[in-house]
Amino acid sequence: MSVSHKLAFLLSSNKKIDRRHQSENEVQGLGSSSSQLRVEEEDDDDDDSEEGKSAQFLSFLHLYSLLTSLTFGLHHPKQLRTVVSTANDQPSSALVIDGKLIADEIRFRIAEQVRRMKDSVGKVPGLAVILVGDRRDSLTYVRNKVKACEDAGIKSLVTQFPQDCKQDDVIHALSTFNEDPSIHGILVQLPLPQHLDEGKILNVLKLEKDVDGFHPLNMGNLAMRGRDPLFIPCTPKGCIELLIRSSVEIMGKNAVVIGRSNIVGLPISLLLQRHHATVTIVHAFTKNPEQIAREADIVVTAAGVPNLVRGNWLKPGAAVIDVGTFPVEDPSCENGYRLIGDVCYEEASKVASAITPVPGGVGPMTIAMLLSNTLDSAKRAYDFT
Ligand SMILES: NC(=O)C1=CN([C@@H]2O[C@H](COP(=O)(O)OP(=O)(O)OC[C@H]3O[C@@H](n4cnc5c(N)ncnc54)[C@H](OP(=O)(O)O)[C@@H]3O)[C@@H](O)[C@H]2O)C=CC1
Ligand SMILES: Nc1nc(=O)c2c([nH]1)NC[C@@H]1CN(c3ccc(C(=O)N[C@@H](CCC(=O)O)C(=O)O)cc3)C=[N+]21
Repeated sequence: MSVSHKLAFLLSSNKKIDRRHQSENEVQGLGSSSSQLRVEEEDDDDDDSEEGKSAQFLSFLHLYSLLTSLTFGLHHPKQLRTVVSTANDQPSSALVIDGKLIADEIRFRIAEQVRRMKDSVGKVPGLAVILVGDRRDSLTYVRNKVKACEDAGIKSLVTQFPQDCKQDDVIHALSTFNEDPSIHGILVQLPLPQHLDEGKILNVLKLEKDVDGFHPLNMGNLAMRGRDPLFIPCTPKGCIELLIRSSVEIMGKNAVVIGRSNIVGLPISLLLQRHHATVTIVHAFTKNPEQIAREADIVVTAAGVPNLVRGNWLKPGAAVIDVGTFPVEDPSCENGYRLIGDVCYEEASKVASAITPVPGGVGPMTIAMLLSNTLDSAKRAYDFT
C-alpha cells in the first residue's frame, strides 16, 4: 500500500482532517513522514476545554506518529509519549532521545523495502561516495555509511583521492557516477581540502542524485514556499524526525538554531520554519546568544564548539538537539578519538525536557536519512512505490 493509500485509509476511519487548518498546517515537500495534519474526532466538534484540547493534542500526536511510522512502516511505542514535567514545570530529568535506536528501526524498514525492490524490479539502490584525503573522522563516517548500506542491501562505491588531488579528477569521477544508471545517490564527503572549489564540484552533481540535498536548486526549493526539494539534507531531516518521534511539538514553538552553515544550520532553520516554528538563528557574531537561547522551546545546535550550550542557556523544559560532533584525541577509544557535542550534557539534561546525546543522537540519524534519500531516489528512477 502506498503512503497516500495508507493516508486515505486512515482518513476514511473515524478521524477527519480539519480542512480549515490543512493548508496552513501542511508541511510542504516533506513527504508524509513529516506532514502535520490537525485531527479531530468526528463527534467531537468544538471542545475547547483543557481536557478536550489535551485529548485532541494526544490524538494528533498519535496520528502524527502513526503517519511517521507509516513512511517507514514503523511503530515507536517507546517514543510515543509526551514529555512529562513535574508540577512546578521543572522536569526531573530529560527524556534521552535515542537516535541510535530510532535510526536502527528506520534502517531495518529500509532494508525491507530494498528487498521488495530487488524482488519486483530486480534492482537495488546504489550510493557513490567521493572521499578526498584521509581525515580520521571523515574515514570513520564514510566507513559507517558503507556499512549501513551493506546492512540495508544498498550497493555502495567509494572513490578515494589523495589530499593533493586535482579538481578535474574529482569532477571526472563525479561525472562518471552521474551517468551510471546503477548509482542513484552521490555524496561528496565534506570538508574538501582548501585547494578544491566546493561550489564548483557540487554544481556538477546531477540534481536527481543529490542525496545530501546540498545542490543550490534543492536548497532553493527547500527555502521557497510552494516548492518541493527532491531531497532534504540528511542531518536536518534526521533532527526533525527525532523531534517528531519524541512527540516534541514544533508548530508555533520558538526554535533557536545555533549555526548557519549551508549543510546543517541553514537547512535546519528552513525545515523548522516549514514545520511552522518561529525560528531565530544564532551565529558566531550574535550578541547575547545565551539570552536568545533561553527563549527557545527547541534548541538545535550545530556550531562544532564543545560545551558551548550550558544549562543556564536553556529554558526549563526545552527540547535540545545536539548536532555538534567535535573529535578529541582518546587512545582508549577504538578510533583513537571520541566525539563531544555542542551541549554540556550534564547540565542541560537537568533543565531540558528532551535531549539527544553525542554520540548516539543525531549522527546515526544522518546515516539513516542518507539511506532513505538513496532509496527514494532509486524508487523515483524505477517508478517503484
Ligand atoms: N551529527 C551529524 O550528523 C553531523 C554533525 N555535524 C557537526 O555539526 C557541527 C557543525 O557543522 P557545520 O555546520 O558543518 O560547521 P561549520 O563550521 O560550517 O559552521 C558552524 C556554524 O556555527 C557558528 N558558530 C561557530 N562558533 C559559534 C559560537 N561560538 N556561537 C555561535 N555560533 C557559532 C558559525 O557561525 P558563522 O557562520 O558566523 O561563522 C557557523 O555558522 C560540527 O561539529 C560538525 O562536525 C555536521 C554534520 C552532520
Ligand atoms: N557530504 C557530507 N554529508 C554529510 O552528511 C557529512 C559530511 N559531508 N561531512 C561530515 C558531516 C558529519 N557527518 C556525520 C555523520 C555521521 C555521524 C555519526 O554516525 N556519528 C556517530 C558516531 C560516529 C563515530 O563512531 O565516530 C554518533 O554520533 O553516534 C556523525 C557525523 C556527516 N557529515
